[in-house]
Amino acid sequence: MPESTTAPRTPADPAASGDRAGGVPIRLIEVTKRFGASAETAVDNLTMTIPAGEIVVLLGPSGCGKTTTMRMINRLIEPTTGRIMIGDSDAKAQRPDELRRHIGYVIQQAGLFPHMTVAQNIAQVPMMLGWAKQRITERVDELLNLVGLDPAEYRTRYPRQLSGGQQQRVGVARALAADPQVLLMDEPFGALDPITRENLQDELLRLQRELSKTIVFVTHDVDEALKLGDRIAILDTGSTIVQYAPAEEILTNPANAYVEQFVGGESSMRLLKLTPVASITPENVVRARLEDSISDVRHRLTESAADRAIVLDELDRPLRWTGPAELATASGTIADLISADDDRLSTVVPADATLREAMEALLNCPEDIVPIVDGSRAYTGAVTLAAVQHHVSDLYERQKELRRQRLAAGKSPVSLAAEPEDEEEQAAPEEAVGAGEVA
Ligand SMILES: Nc1ncnc2c1ncn2[C@@H]1O[C@H](COP(=O)(O)OP(=O)(O)OP(=O)(O)O)[C@@H](O)[C@H]1O
Repeated sequence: MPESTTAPRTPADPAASGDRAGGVPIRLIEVTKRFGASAETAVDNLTMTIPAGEIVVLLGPSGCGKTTTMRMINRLIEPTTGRIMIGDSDAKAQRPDELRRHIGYVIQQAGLFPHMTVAQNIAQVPMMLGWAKQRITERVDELLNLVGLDPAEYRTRYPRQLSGGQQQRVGVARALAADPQVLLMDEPFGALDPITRENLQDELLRLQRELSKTIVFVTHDVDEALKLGDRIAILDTGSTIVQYAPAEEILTNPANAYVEQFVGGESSMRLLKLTPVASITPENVVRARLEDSISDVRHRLTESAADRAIVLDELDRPLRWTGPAELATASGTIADLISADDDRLSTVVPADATLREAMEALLNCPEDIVPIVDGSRAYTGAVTLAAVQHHVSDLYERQKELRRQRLAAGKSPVSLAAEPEDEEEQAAPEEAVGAGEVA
């Protein structure tokens, strides 16, 4: 039976992001970075908005400028020209070290200080901010709990006494120490094995549901990008945005062959991985109990034009399917046909599963329908192969329609900016800010 540990992400709903309060928007306005006297631009006139409280993933080939873009936000690298706004403030308005105390930064292999304990590592920024000792101690323990490490066991350990995944958790705790509104994560899980990586991705999504930070996340891994990103910016050389859209759009309406190449040839399967089984239209199924009379179930099947009934036990757990053919000549109650001691349906799908997991279950069961169950294994609905197919084709149709509408309005057929209504404004020339120091 497929099991899922975390609820999948629903493809981002731009309207929903307004409800999130945790972070502030970040705007990069005509930002260019040229290193030293190089004629090449590492980042070439990039304009983009990272909406408050969202995870935006920068995805692109090696050397396209992802890290440079990210490091200009916390001024580890100074833009050559252009402006970066964090909330209402120009990043230039603050001293870089001051700015960085309010922007969490997580890098590959955590970057913890080896000679400091876990607690001392996490306490770095609060100490610089002059917090009282007691407050720091409490905050360290709170953060260790938040990232799933027992403070009593881990606070006094040194980084070398931690696994790679645990170091990364401490790295995240350290970045969150002073409760920054913005978190920059540069391939934070890149060096971890696939299982630890998936666990930490799930943890990050859980944390984000609680904290709603504005997160800029750099990765090479398309599955990671699709899973984590409320929006994904697909970048080409010079951080040129080729497409900037939720995963659903990237998969069903790729801007061009370049984006298709990134996503690979399994768009529909990837889409299934992102879509919760709960999001599809429930099958028309009659619920029957052992004590129900067969004539009543037959009547309800006819009334609702359903061709299937699921027989449930006293705790609403599925026993097996029945239908008009089996019930046609029978009389008495369902219990005369089916006993709670009979073999139960062995394949069910948890309600928090993805459509990908539902497909797996459907391909491995004798029926063409599988019950969906909650945490107590009580029946909540059912899914068929046809419904999955229908759902996926609806998603493609919806994107086709959006594309048609955008073209009709004279816009780009794919999303290029976070807030489409801002596209014109963002394209307008902004006053370029003078050259910064070369990092
Ligand atoms: N300090 C530097 N001095 C000179 N050139 C640099 C410097 N840092 C980066 N570059 C160049 O800028 C370009 C963008 O580099 P950047 O590290 O931002 O790319 P990236 O997309 O993050 O790559 P990767 O995925 O490999 O980490 C590259 O051509 C790189 O060689």
